[in-house]
This record gives sequence, structure tokens and C-alpha cells, in this order.
Amino acid sequence: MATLGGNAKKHKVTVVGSGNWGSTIAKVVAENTRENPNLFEPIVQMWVYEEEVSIPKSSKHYDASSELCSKPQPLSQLVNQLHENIKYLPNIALPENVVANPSIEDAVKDSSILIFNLPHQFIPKICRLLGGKILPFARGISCIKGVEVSESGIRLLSDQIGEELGIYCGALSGANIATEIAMEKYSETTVAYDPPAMDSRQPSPSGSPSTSQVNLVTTDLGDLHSATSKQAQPSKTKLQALPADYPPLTHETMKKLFHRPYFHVRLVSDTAGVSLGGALKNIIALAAGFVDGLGWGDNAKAAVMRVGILEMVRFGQAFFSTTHHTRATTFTEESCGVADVVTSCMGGRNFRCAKMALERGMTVEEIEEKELNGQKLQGISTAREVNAFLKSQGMEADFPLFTAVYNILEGKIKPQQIPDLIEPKDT
Ligand SMILES: NC(=O)C1=CN([C@@H]2O[C@H](COP(=O)(O)OP(=O)(O)OC[C@H]3O[C@@H](n4cnc5c(N)ncnc54)[C@H](O)[C@@H]3O)[C@@H](O)[C@H]2O)C=CC1
Ligand SMILES: O=C(CO)COP(=O)(O)O
Repeated sequence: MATLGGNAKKHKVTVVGSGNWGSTIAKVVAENTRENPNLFEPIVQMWVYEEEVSIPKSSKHYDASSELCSKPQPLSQLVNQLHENIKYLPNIALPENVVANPSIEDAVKDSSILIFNLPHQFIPKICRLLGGKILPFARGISCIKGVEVSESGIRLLSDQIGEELGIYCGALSGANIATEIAMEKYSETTVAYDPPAMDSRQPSPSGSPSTSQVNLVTTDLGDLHSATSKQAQPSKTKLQALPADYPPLTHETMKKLFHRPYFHVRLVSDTAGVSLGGALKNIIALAAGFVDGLGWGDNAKAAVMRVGILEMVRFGQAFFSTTHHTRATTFTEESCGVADVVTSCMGGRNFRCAKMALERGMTVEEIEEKELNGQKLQGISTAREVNAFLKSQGMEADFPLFTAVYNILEGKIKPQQIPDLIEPKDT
């Protein structure tokens, strides 16, 4: 058994993204890197998409006489001076070892662990910027909720990132309203990490290979492009081994990175189940918002949640069971499945915005723009992407709730039609 610690090098960690969840995860991992200096470098880099931000009068940092409040300031500088992300995670103190960095190239330099945490529409751009700039043996974790759909099929975001960057990428997802976790209120999450076996190697007692030594291994990353069949076809990506002078990157190391007394981590190997749970629950949360916005109450919400969970399981089985060995139990037993549906349908942004849209007679996009102060919904684009994929497979009718949400967003049907559309046949 390889032991933790005692290695010449430590893992440097970068969080790519600094929104509501990105800043929260930076806080979580920075607390852990500080507590585990035998495994990790204490400083956590957090890449910030730079923008000019004014300190609001409601902030405890507001002081009319201060230079800082006289005009808008670059967000990264404010984070580093105030140790708070006043725009995306206000009123939460970030540990001083979180360093905001507006240069993505600089933020990822020499990092062996990359945590991707930004709205999914920005992944292609980020991967283009990162190409050739990261350590070739880096490992990723995607905390992003969504899927990628293109002409060639559907891909998990962890696969998209892994394949575009030529690295292994796992996934973290769960019933995780960011602000509650930032306030250190108890929650649990699911981390899917199924790295190449070479990462858990024994550290060599002497003459460890240097970081420049290349060990290429062909590994099945389960690419999901499904040109000819419903189940997507795996592709081969060459992975470079983690050099032996780093601590092995095992489930144990990942737990040390993410688990906190208030944030309980369960590790599993079903990356597809974890990724899909986080993506599809956002469509269900929109449906819950629509029925709540009609004033229909908790029974109606429970009905769409029940149907939504069944569609989630069916989706995983239909498209990801052969190549990714997705298990129905990941959706029904883990935080990333049923628990995320429940929390998202009670207090998530997708739920709240869909509800408000109905109450105010506006579109969900208009509410997002007006109410979220730059935060982004993932449910609208996911509903559209999933619908495009289902259409391409001729399977819209097999997913009546997902299809209804799409049609409501497109203005083709009314939310009042949901009950008839999702009505199961009598047995
Ligand atoms: N907020 C939450 O409670 C949770 C969010 N998530 C997921 O985490 C992911 C990230 O979401 P949040 O951190 O909540 O983000 P957010 O919605 O709070 O913030 C939007 C982020 O996008 C960035 N951005 C804006 N324009 C950009 C551009 N052109 N290029 C790159 N970045 C740009 C902003 O700087 C900001 O960091 C999403 O997939 C979301 O579904 C997952 C669990 C909980
Ligand atoms: O993913 C979330 C909770 O687990 C947050 O959902 P929203 O993006 O709808 O706020």
C-alpha cells in the first residue's frame, strides 16, 4: 500500500472558476490543503473571470471614504484584498490561502489537480485556453452541472474536459446549494473518481522518475459520441502517469481534498451517474418551479420530482449503461441523484427563477438576467441540449417531463399541460 505523504512534491490545486459554487469549493479545498501540507501545497489558486465590481453599500467592507469604494475595482483584486467574493459569494470569509488570479495560464501553472467549476457554456473556451498550458499528468474534477450535446452525440462534461485536455477528469456533484455549504451548514456530496490504476502506484523507494519522464498509457475514457447507436462509443485517450514523486491520487487523497466536518464526501466510481444527476435535476427543478408558480403546492411538486427521477434513471440506462456502466442506484441512493433533485426543487436558482417567471409573466431568461446579479442558470440550456439529443434519437416521447419543460421554455405548451403530458399509463 502506498502511504500518504512523505513525497518530494505536493499537489498544487487550482479552482477554475469563481462563481457562487466555484468560490465555495475554493474555500472548502483551501481549508483542507492548509490542514494537509504533506499532500498539498497550501495555496489554492482560483481563476477569476475578470470584471469590474463596485462594493455595494450593504457590504461590511463599504466605507465611503475609502479609495476602494470610490470606483469599480477588478474582482480578483477585491477578492485578494477583502478575502471575500463580494459579487458571487457575499458575506462569506474566504481563507487567506485562496489566491484569486485573473490569468488562467498563470493560475493553472504547475497544478496537478484542476477543479473545474464554472457555468458549462464556458467549457469549450476554457479548454481552448488551457490546451498545452497544464501539466500533462494533471488530474481534473468537474463540479459543473450540465451535458455537452453536439452533432456527434452527447458527452459528460467530465469526459469533455478530459478529452479536450488529454487528462483524466472525475466529477463532484450532490445536493449542494452553495451558500449553505459556504456557511458551513451540514451537507453531503458524491465524488466520482475512477482514475487509471497507475495513479495509486507504490512510490518508488529510490530513483523516482522525474516529472519530465513520460509514461503514456492508453485508457478508455468512455467518449460518448453516438453516431450509430444509442449507446455511445468509447474512445481512446493517452494519459500520462502521475510522477512517483507526487503523493498517489487515490480515493483517500480525494477525500482529504474535499471532505470537511460540514461537507461529507462519499466516493464512488460511477462518473456518468454523478455527472448526469447534476445535469438532469436542473430540468426537473424548472418543472417544479413551473408548477409551484401556478400555485399548485407541494403535491404537484412531488409528482414532477417522482417522474423526473424516473426519467433520470431511464436516461442513464438508455445512453450510458454500456460504455460507462452507469448504475440506477447512483441516482436513487446517492446525494448526486434523488437528494439533489429534492434540494434543487426546494431552493435552487432554477426552481426559484422558473417559479418567479410564471408569477410575473416573464421568461425564465428575463428573470435570470434581472434577479441573479451575473449568476447563471444551467437548466435552460440543459433542457434544450437534452431535447436536441432525444430528438436525434427519436426518443422525446420516452421522456415526457424533460420534453414538456423544453416545450414550455420554447413557448409551445403551457405549464398547465404538465399533468396530462406526464400521466403514466395504468398497469
Ligand atoms: N451555485 C450553486 O449552488 C451550485 C452550482 N453548481 C454548478 O456549478 C457550476 C458553476 O456555477 P456557479 O459557481 O454557481 O456560477 P455562478 O452562476 O454563481 O456565476 C457565474 C460565473 O460565470 C463567470 N463568467 C461569466 N462570464 C464568463 C465568461 N465569458 N467566461 C468565463 N466565465 C464567465 C462569472 O465570473 C461567474 O464566476 C454550474 O455548473 C452550476 O450548475 C453546482 C452546485 C451548486
Ligand atoms: O446544484 C444546485 C444544488 O445542488 C444548485 O442548483 P441551482 O443552480 O438551481 O441553484
